[in-house]
Amino acid sequence: MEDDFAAELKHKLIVTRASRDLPTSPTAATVRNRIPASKSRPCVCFVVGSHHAVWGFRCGGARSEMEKENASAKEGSLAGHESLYRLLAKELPPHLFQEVSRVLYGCNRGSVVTPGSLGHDMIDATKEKDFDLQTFEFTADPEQMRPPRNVSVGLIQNAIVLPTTAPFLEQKRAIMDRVANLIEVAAKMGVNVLCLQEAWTMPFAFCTREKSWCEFAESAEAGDSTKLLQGLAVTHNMVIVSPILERDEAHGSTLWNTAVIIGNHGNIIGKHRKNHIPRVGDFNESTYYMEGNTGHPVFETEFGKIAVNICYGRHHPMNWQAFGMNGAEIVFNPSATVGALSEPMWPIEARNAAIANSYFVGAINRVGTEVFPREFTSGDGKPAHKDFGHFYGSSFVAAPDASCSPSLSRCRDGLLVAKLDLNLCQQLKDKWGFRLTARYEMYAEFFTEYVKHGFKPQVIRDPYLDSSSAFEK
Ligand SMILES: NC(=O)NCCC(=O)O
Repeated sequence: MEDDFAAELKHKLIVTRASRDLPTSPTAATVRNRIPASKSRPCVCFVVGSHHAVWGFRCGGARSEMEKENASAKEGSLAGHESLYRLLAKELPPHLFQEVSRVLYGCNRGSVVTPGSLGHDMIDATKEKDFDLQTFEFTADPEQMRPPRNVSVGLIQNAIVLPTTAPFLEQKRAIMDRVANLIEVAAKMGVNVLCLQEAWTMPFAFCTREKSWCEFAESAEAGDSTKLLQGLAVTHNMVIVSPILERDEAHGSTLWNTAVIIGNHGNIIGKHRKNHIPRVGDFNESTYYMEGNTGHPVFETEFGKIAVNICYGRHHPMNWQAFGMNGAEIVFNPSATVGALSEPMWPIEARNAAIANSYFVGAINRVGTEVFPREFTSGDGKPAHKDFGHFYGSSFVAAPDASCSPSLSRCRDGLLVAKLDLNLCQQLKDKWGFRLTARYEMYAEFFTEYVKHGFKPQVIRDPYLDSSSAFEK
């Protein structure tokens, strides 16, 4: 039975949804959108589906509802909360929260994956360095013939540190210092394999189409960022995935969007170049670099078989699938994406890939609003503007058994540490048999036909559609 209050909520929801789009922060003037946890403002909220859009009402305090919504949009928070999970945890009674999180986040061996507790030293570090730190554990069934294959994975999301108007070298150094700091924390947390966000050494300036930003490009083998991470990788016995803007000196100084895989001995295991380049909204990346030419490599490391599906590649199921077919156990998805464009897709795509391909996915998104000196347009009829909108962070880990972690903050830098038992991958393959039932030959035949010039779609037309009396019967 629906009571009056629920009916009122529904009514408000419908009215509110009809009247506006997802919140963005087009005029945010700062590059770091941080709200100290102490400033979260409790309020009663209604959550819309799984797409994380939340409209607040019935809040206490003096600010009007519209003011609060605007403030939240600027901070990047969800009605004052750092993530959907925290909003639900705070606002729902415990028994409802339990049920909702079971359905939203799934179960790993019977339990919802919940954040682990942190030691005092780590809590102090998060306060001192102002970042979100969350830990999770995904277990597998004990096996008789193999020991568990535990590995600790780290995901780092971060805002740029200096304004985009600062000298380039200073911008890059400031980001590198910040990330090196977070890597030190990851090392203390025992991380074995770490992945950074897409083009982590620079602002995501590809919206502008201006070529001066190409100065941030580096050699994958000998650039500043690779050298820094090689040192950290040896010191901390850590494999590090470093997504950068690559300059390929050997091939006419061309640019690529590349992930460099640095081994735990400081060696470069290899690199992978982004397979699918977006041509959507302000993502004008095709002005700078072409589709990658490295295929779907899986890198076999001391801590498991890993691969990298860079950002927009997550919209391409076959991209995910090819990494799986090459044997990946963990696929990272370093990204740079904004709320108004992709937030409804974010919690679904990486999770679906983990399920369909029986591997773990670590999805990472940058955070904050990056404002550029000059206006740009992107042929979408919108007025010229100086920023992409809000990069909504929300990095998370998805498991092959359809469970997933709650996400990191929507508005602050963060480090997510997840302990994974990689045995879960094979256990899920055996349980669901997606590889067994995949019918690869059938699809191979279909795609072979599809790419031919003479391809005709297999459509069987209802003959009634060609009869003039079709709609009279
Ligand atoms: N960096 C990137 O490929 N972004 C495209 C937008 C999206 O895929 O959400």
